[in-house]
Amino acid sequence: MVAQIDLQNCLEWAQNNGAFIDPKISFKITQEAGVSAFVNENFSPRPDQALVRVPEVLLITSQQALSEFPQAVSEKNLLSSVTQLYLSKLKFGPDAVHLKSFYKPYLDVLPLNLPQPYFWCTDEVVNLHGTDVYLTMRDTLNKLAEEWRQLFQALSIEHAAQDKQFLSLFQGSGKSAVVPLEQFCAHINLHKPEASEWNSFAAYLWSHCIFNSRAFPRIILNRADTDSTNLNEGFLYPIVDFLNHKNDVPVKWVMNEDNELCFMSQSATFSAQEELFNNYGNISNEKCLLNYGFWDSSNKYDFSRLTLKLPSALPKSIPVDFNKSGNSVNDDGNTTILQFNLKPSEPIPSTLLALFTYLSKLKCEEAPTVRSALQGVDQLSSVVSQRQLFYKNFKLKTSSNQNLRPHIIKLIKLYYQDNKKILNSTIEKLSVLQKRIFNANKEFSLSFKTIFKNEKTFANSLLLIFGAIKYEDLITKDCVNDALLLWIVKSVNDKTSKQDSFIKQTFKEVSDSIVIEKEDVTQFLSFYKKYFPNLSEKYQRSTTSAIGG
Ligand SMILES: C[S@@+](CC[C@H](N)C(=O)[O-])C[C@H]1O[C@@H](n2cnc3c(N)ncnc32)[C@H](O)[C@@H]1O
Repeated sequence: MVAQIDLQNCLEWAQNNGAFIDPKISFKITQEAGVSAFVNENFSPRPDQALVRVPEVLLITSQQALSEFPQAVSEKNLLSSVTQLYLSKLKFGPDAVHLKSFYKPYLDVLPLNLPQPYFWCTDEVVNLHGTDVYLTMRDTLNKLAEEWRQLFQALSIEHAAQDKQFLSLFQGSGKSAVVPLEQFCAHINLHKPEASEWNSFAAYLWSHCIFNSRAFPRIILNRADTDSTNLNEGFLYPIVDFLNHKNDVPVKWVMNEDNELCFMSQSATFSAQEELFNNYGNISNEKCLLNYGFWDSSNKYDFSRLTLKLPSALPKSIPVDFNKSGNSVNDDGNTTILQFNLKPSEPIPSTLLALFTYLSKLKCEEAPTVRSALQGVDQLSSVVSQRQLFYKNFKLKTSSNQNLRPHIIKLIKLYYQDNKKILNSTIEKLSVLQKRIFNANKEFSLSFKTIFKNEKTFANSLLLIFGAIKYEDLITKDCVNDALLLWIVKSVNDKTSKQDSFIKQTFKEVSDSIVIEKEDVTQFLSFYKKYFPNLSEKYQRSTTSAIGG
């Protein structure tokens, strides 16, 4: 935790160098969020009233970084990484750099122990195994290590001695190999940034996370040389970066004619002791956790990610443009990976539903039908339920030799709980949708429950096979689909019945339009072995006893 005295020194340093902080604002250190800003008294700021003004000289930008690393001047694409490296050098460089730095009072307030999961201990990270956060962390660290390696090569800087073995993980394994997250954790656990040299990976990761959690985009500096290649390049904005985040809070950052970067709140009023927030962008909890190390269960921008891996390229005929509709698509020609964000406000994305309806279409169906829509909803519900089960069955893994920190346990539990909640609401909405489609097409539908009620002989046979006395028993015993398949087989083979002509007709249409592959046989072999031929004997017996009875 940052010391109060360091915070005070930093505020004085900023003010002594021309910064303005409205006297109605105080900065305090809180247990939950570190340095935070509060409004001292009831207050209604004007929308154009700058509550904080910071002269350009206090900002840490790529311009300062280039004066330290002039060899990077021609490497425009490296400027973000060079600025991060510059911060590592300011914070962890030899005393000659750190103590003499103009920015020292500010650097002393930048927290050393960061809450982002990149700095969790291995036993804590293990609890994220199988989640999207785990994969994102692994990919981010692999990318970052590669960026760090290339940057040092381009600037002809030597890596810290502590990273010798760590570097061999990348150099030996070839470019495409992915280094597992556990290897990164082991390295970062062993080499904490505060005990590392400025040119170490740990120091670079710390700097990267500082930029990720508190940098502002260059575009707000209004510089003439900002173009599409550097408009998102980050810079540090002391004092205003002490403000914590809240979604939907209206704020403005404006460069004035005196080259002061101004922070303006657009909120109409504040009560005494109310926290003064910044808005880092309306962000999901996944981003809050990865970039900032906190979680907000009331976050209305939260979502749970559903990742689907399709074993082939998407058919051209699919009526949804996934690229256009904002779902990320990764297509290597053989498999397609699609990601959908399930939000509390939109638990069933329309593109996801369209995909499942399309994929449930039979070859004999030219366009999606009520049947394919119902099957799509059913399949989607089972995919989401599987994922929901993953979150629901989560049990905290602890190891005897390392204590998990209580605030990290809290974050991990919230992650699982809130993902489970969102998926629950998707499953509930799918069930409502299924009923709605069914009810809208009632006159064309035949419910299996009705069949069960009307066909006594068939129902009796289900008692023998599954021990199901009533229809609901089929649901609790999870054998509705098997029972339905058996009824279709029975109906198609029943020479006496004329009633089921629709089933027979559809069966013929489907069987005429498909080629049965080896995989289809394998898929149903266990079903067949389980119920045939002794089933026909049971059915015969139950028919006889039904007649006899
Ligand atoms: C830009 S800094 C804000 C100043 C920070 N509190 C400090 O101590 O320097 C961003 C960091 O503040 C904390 N933070 C910001 N908003 C938060 C919130 N709503 N709840 C909890 N922590 C928050 C997180 O640690 C985050 O990484």
